[in-house]
Amino acid sequence: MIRAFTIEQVRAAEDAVRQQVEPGELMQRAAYGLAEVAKARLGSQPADGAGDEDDNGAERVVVLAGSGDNGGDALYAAARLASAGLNVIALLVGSRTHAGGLEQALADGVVPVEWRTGAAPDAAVGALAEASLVLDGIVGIGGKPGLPAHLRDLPDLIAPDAYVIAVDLPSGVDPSGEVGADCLFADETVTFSLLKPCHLLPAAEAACGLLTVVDIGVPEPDSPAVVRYERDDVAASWPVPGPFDDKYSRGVLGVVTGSESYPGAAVLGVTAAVTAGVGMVRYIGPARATDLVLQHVPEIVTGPGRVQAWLLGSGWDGHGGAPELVGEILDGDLPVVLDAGALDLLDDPRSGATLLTPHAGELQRLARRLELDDTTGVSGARAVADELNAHVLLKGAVTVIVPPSHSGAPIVSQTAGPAWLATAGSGDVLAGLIAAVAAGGLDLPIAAALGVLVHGGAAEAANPGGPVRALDVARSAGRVVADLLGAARRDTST
Ligand SMILES: NC(=O)C1=CN([C@@H]2O[C@H](COP(=O)(O)OP(=O)(O)OC[C@H]3O[C@@H](n4cnc5c(N)ncnc54)[C@H](OP(=O)(O)O)[C@@H]3O)[C@@H](O)[C@H]2O)[C@@H](O)CC1
Ligand SMILES: Nc1ncnc2c1ncn2[C@@H]1O[C@H](COP(=O)(O)OP(=O)(O)O)[C@@H](O)[C@H]1O
Repeated sequence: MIRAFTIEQVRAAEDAVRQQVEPGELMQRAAYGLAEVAKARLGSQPADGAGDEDDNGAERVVVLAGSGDNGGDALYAAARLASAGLNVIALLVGSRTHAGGLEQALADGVVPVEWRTGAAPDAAVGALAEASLVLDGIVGIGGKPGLPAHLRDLPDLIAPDAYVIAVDLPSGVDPSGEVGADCLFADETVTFSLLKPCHLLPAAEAACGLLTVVDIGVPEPDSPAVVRYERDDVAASWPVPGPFDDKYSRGVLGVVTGSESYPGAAVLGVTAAVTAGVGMVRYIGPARATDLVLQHVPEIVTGPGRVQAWLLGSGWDGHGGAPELVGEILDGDLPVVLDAGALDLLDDPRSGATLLTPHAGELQRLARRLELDDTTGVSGARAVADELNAHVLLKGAVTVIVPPSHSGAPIVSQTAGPAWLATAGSGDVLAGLIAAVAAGGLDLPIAAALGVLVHGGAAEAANPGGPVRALDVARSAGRVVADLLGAARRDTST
């Protein structure tokens, strides 16, 4: 599992270590790691001979140094790169400059150019246009979202083929990762020991590029703010039957999805649930949907009965066709996944565990219906989660699962899988996968995280590197689960 921590946690953890080491030691460790990564990337870039080397053949590095310690990291790294024979120019873009870093950089042959306000001086324009590598040390965790006014055009001045490395985080992103802002996109972000929320959350993750963690000796605090489950985490939690299990003990999922207009959504969710390995599915829906589901998935039983979890809403056209049953389900204590049409059902918290699975548009509609101020992104999902005391899974290229604040639980952030998943019906498949695992006894938020992981893996497995249809994603889920469980068995037997 990957963990990220709040800026307050990071500062406290770094302070604790700083008291035990020489002054400036942590910054030196950060700069050393940064310079090593930069050298490795320069070494792996093919020299195209087109103006990114100076007359002596040394590659050009441009370091952007802001006012704070982030600029200090970048300047000490610049000094190391200059000592290694590279041609390094430091653009001093903050109102102040880290004194020790600048002194070291100048001593080692870095060429400074001041650009503290206004338009870029010619020397800066020329250096950026000829750069092979740019180190972005404008601002780190001390930064406010957005680039300062004089640097708004900076991204356009950087040579298109230059490799941009962000120091700690891309300048301009919100360190908490919750709001999108004008920022400098990086090819790679080099961070130090601890990940910050912006490295994992959707408003900022795309700006980070490849994420590299340099260990500067700061241990992880106890309670992460954001976590990401990895493939290795699936086997530890996925419900696996044993010799004494039967279909009931494995978990029965009740499904109220589909409608006369949209029967296909029911087929997709139920197929995913059965393929992912539920003990049994009880399906309840209108005649057309029931017939279609039975044709595609003869394993199901129809009609109500005892279940361990419910899935409601995919493919509803305004109502579930079983209003009394739906009312009983919501009043009950069983875990419920509310997808698509069922997102409109709740005005108040229910007593059982609840997961809502909106995409961005549905979240906005839902939050407006609940008369919440915040209607988008992680903070919008959080507002709904707090209002309904539920978990909110916000779908996108990065999917987040946001708990209610009072739980103190971390936000889960998962990369959803290939962009080919943006196809009609793939959300229905995801809801089926999650509900199946919840029926198997897993806590809803963990079921949701593993469901997203398997969903993305199934899209990749269904047609590696190419387009997928939702039904094939559903049909691939079982194979992906087998692979993940098998990999874990192989790991423990070697
Ligand atoms: N802590 C540790 O032990 C270690 C920390 N390390 C490093 O320190 C970094 C944190 O350094 P930090 O605290 O000095 O903050 P930092 O991000 O450099 O910003 C400071 C100044 O920037 C300015 N500014 C604000 N917003 C801005 C914007 N949008 N755009 C432009 N400028 C903006 C504002 O100053 P102003 O210009 O307004 O006077 C503000 O005061 C951390 O990310 C890591 O790299 C490593 O060495 C490892 C050990
Ligand atoms: N660009 C993308 N990259 C990866 N996954 C995506 C992308 N866009 C959407 N998805 C995923 O595709 C699914 C779409 O769900 P949804 O919008 O509910 O579709 P539907 O309602 O048609 O089933 C979600 O799991 C979402 O995370």
